[in-house]
Amino acid sequence: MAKSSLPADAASANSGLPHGTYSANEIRKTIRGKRREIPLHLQRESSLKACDLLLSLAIIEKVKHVALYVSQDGELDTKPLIEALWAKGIHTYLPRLHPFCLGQLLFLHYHVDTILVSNRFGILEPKLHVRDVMPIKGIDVMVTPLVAFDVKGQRLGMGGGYYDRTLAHWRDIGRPIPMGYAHDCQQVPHIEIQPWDIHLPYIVTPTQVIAV
Ligand SMILES: Nc1nc2c(c(=O)[nH]1)N(C=O)[C@@H](CNc1ccc(C(=O)N[C@@H](CCC(=O)O)C(=O)O)cc1)CN2
Ligand SMILES: Nc1ncnc2c1ncn2[C@@H]1O[C@H](COP(=O)(O)OP(=O)(O)OP(=O)(O)O)[C@@H](O)[C@H]1O
Repeated sequence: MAKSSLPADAASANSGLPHGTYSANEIRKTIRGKRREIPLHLQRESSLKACDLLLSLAIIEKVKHVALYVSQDGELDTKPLIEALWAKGIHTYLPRLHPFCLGQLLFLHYHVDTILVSNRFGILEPKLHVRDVMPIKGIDVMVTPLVAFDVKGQRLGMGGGYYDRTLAHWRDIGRPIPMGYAHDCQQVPHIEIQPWDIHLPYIVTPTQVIAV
């Protein structure tokens, strides 16, 4: 199991995790707990601030197709962002677990008529319609959920490897550009990466944009 050490000087970075060395699963448990404790009014305020920050990025000016996710488990709420993208005429896409390929995601167009159903993790995902399927390379920006991140753009997810697989080859053609979207309390001083982990060139929180 990978260990992520937290240097003393940064020990109380936004996550507030005390100084120490933590396994990926320990970080997941702690940060998911913190995320869930965020009161509803702060969740709402944070989602609006992060939405504004993301939309202010220069790279968003030219995008036509953006993938997001349906928030759960205290994740930064994507709803205001989805509505703002729709208002700009930008197409949005949501992941669903692939019906045949274990560990893979399929991205489907998310529109006003989309029916959302719960998957086996209890996460809402679009009902499968072949006409809605979008190839990964057709997406300009992929807003990814995450459990923890660090200042270098390293990401720790839920542990399924779904986004690492989805984004494994994005640099070959330069799209979709991965963009982490998270609460500030999900920042930890250091995440020890594994060879398959995808680095995030952008992370947007309610108060900052990390671009590396
Ligand atoms: N909102 C959202 N959608 C997403 C993700 C995400 O992180 N957030 N994913 C990011 O990859 C994918 C789903 N990945 C997941 C990977 C592992 C677990 C998991 O272990 N969940 C349970 C325990 C298992 C169970 O109930 O059977 C848990 O909550 O502890 C959940 C989702 C696709 N959709
Ligand atoms: N590109 C890949 N090809 C094959 N297996 C992969 C790939 N990326 C990750 N995996 C496998 O997925 C498993 C989970 O990886 P990891 O713990 O990094 O997931 P995560 O990034 O936390 O999850 P997620 O992306 O779903 O939020 C690992 O055992 C890893 O071997």
